[in-house]
Amino acid sequence: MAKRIGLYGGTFDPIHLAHLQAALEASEQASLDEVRLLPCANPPHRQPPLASAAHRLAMLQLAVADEPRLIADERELHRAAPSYSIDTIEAIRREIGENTLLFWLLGEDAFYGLPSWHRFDDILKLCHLLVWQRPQNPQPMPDKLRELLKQRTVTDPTELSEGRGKIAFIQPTAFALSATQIRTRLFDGRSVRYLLPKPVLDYIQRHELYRATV
Ligand SMILES: Nc1ncnc2c1ncn2[C@@H]1O[C@H](COP(=O)(O)OP(=O)(O)OP(=O)(O)O)[C@@H](O)[C@H]1O
Ligand SMILES: O=C(O)c1ccc[n+]([C@@H]2O[C@H](COP(=O)([O-])O)[C@@H](O)[C@H]2O)c1
Repeated sequence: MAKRIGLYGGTFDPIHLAHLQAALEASEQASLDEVRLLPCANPPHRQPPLASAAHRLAMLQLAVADEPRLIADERELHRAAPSYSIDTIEAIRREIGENTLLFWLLGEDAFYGLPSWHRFDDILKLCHLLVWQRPQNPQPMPDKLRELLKQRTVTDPTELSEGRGKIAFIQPTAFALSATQIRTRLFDGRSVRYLLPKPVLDYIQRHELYRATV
């Protein structure tokens, strides 16, 4: 049977429990062998992250250290250019060959922005998409995606055993939680103890990240 790899890109500033649980449940719901989490260096679509690439990677590595199904992949941090996902997916496809199944994982908020991604059509020629609802996503679905979903949606991602360009929706446990919320709480001196893995929180405190500068 072909190997099945999930790719999960994010700013991860910082990585939190909703990211990790979604990755794990995606791996269960789509029978993935592994999920590679890819922190981006220069997000093409938003303000630069607050924490450095080195800190975000270190936090991610701590977060996945005892979970063999989740792997930190630092490749985007070594590219100076904008972190276009297509560049990452092409590079990984070159490494793994044609037979391994690739799934790009993303929450609904990120999915709604997909039509504006760099070479978005090419992404669908290289991998399938696994999308999940994100609590409190206020945006409407773009028309272009409605059309795409009509042609490409499959209900059960485990039935995808070949090909590319299909889109499946999965239902990981919902957490109304964001990295923005965590950064804000930290700036305000409030607790985030149960929103992050403990080693990540210890790292944030040790390195005095996300503190208000006076
Ligand atoms: N609470 C959540 N539940 C489900 N998916 C999430 C959640 N938070 C983030 N994601 C997904 O994780 C991916 C990376 O998100 P990102 O690193 O921007 O996290 P974030 O918490 O949204 O951060 P920020 O608040 O800085 O925008 C996206 O696909 C996003 O949809
Ligand atoms: O390739 C693009 O044009 C592109 C545009 C927007 C977002 N992305 C990727 O989508 C992932 C989730 O982004 P974000 O903002 O939710 O952290 C992250 O890996 C980004 O690099 C990629």
